[in-house]
Amino acid sequence: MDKVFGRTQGLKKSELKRISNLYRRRLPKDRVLTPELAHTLAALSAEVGRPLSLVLDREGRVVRVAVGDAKDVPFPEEGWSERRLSGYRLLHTHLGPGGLSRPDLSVLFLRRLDNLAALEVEADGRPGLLHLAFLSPPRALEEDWRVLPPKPFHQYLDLDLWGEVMALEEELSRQARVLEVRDGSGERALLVGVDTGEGPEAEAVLRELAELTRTAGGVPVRQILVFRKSLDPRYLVGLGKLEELKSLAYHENASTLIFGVDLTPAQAREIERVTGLKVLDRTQLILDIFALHAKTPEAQAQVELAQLRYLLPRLVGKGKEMSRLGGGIGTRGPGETKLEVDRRRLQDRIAHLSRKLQDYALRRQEARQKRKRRGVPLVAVVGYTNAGKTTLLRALTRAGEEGEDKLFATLRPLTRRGFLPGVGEVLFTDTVGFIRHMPEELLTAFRATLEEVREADVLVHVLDASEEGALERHRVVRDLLLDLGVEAPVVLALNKADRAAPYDLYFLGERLGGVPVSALKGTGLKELKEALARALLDLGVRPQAWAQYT
Ligand SMILES: Nc1nc2c(ncn2[C@@H]2O[C@H](COP(=O)(O)OP(=O)(O)OP(=O)(O)O)[C@@H](O)[C@H]2O)c(=O)[nH]1
Ligand SMILES: [Mg+2]
Repeated sequence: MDKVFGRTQGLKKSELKRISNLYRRRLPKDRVLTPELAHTLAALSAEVGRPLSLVLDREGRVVRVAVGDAKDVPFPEEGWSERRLSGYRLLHTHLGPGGLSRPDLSVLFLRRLDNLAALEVEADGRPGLLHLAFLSPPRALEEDWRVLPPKPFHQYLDLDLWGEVMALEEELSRQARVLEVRDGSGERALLVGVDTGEGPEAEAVLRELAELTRTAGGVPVRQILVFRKSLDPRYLVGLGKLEELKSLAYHENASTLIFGVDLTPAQAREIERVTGLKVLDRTQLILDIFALHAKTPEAQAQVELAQLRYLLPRLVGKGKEMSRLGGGIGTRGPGETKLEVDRRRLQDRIAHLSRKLQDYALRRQEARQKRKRRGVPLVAVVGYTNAGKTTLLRALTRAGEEGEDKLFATLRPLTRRGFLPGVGEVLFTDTVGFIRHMPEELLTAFRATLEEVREADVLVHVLDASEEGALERHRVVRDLLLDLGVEAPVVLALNKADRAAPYDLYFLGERLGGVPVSALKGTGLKELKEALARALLDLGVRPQAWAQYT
């Protein structure tokens, strides 16, 4: 006997058997209903005194039978897919008079059903009115669904279901093509921030999320801030909100939801299941960006390690399928890349990468020793991502790579020779950008890179003084440096002075001290060098003999 789902408790064995026999029914693929099925369904429903639900596929085969309403049906789990409609339709009974309810219609919408049908069962167990609904195309002004006028079921017997569904599919993909052409076909994403009382801070996180999304090559089509006193352990923002988000995604033709807070593995899975959208959180997004930008073998190994460590707990219950691997922007979504890698191989890979990174760390250490013996002071350039570190390093040493207006442009720290007045030769080293709520996985994996910061004699902290939130970014960097156990003196550079409002520069100078500079225009560099030289001399660095004359 095939399994009957839903509220089957208390039913007699013979009743269950007859309900289960519904699996043997088959409808013509272009018809909503046949008279025989209408009568059978109505009579059975009346007899057991409960509604019955059937899920049918495009071929008209019954794939699920359940006792209960639309919401009681467990739909076949499909991976995330490119298809616009799910290819399933739902046919169910309503005991007594009554049209499609709001919960019925949200099942139609959330499951992207081809069609939803409700057959009224009259008091004598005969089939009565038939209620039908289809999804409406996203750009339509009406609701998300189109409800047809209820009619006695036999009047709908020759409705061309197949034709309706194909026309809808066609319209859906046409609209999608139009949107793709219009914005250059980056992956369209809805960004979701959560405000549990943080206020402006939550807005800042959302703005930054948009920046990160663009850096990763996505198109942030909407930013939504959700206000909630407390977060839902299962759905984070609650089931109702997810329904809204799914509706919005549908209208905006977005395929991805990106959350500004980290999701637990279970939340990510649930949200993905309920919305059918690809789900990413902030950490994954940052990891994606790091993966895109990592150019050296060492940086690549570090990023891969971080990604694997983040993924591992998220694979629980996924069996051998690592469908979330490569679930990032621009790559394919879960359900499509079913890499058959088992956890054991994953563990091996992690061990291999860790060993490799240890080798790199060793080599770095040797290089540092060599430098120490020569006694050349090291100045590390640190700061929030996109603050202008690389540009400043370049200005201070007049060589090297161009700065890039993308977050995390630098993943490989560069070290370059430069000169400071009264000190002589020094080495400047560039570093990876900092960011608030730095993902733990990255902090660990990038330890090797940041070790150079710990070894530095002096730090230049580059702060973008031209953007809002400078104080906050300053604090984030300072706290992270404390976390890393960095003790070296810090010279603050208030960068992008050419663009900053004079009052902001003045205000930041008063609050934090620091030297206004423009790495781009080359102003303030002399003063910055003097401040660095002073800090080094205060530390007891011996000036090189000839340097006293520079
Ligand atoms: N107006 C202005 N723009 C600047 C200045 N310094 C840097 N920029 C711009 O800011 C952007 C980021 O510069 P980068 O030097 O790449 O910043 P970064 O801190 O190295 O960034 P990551 O390595 O990505 O963390 C680039 O578009 C630069 O041209 C400045 O003094 N004034
Ligand atoms: Mg850089």
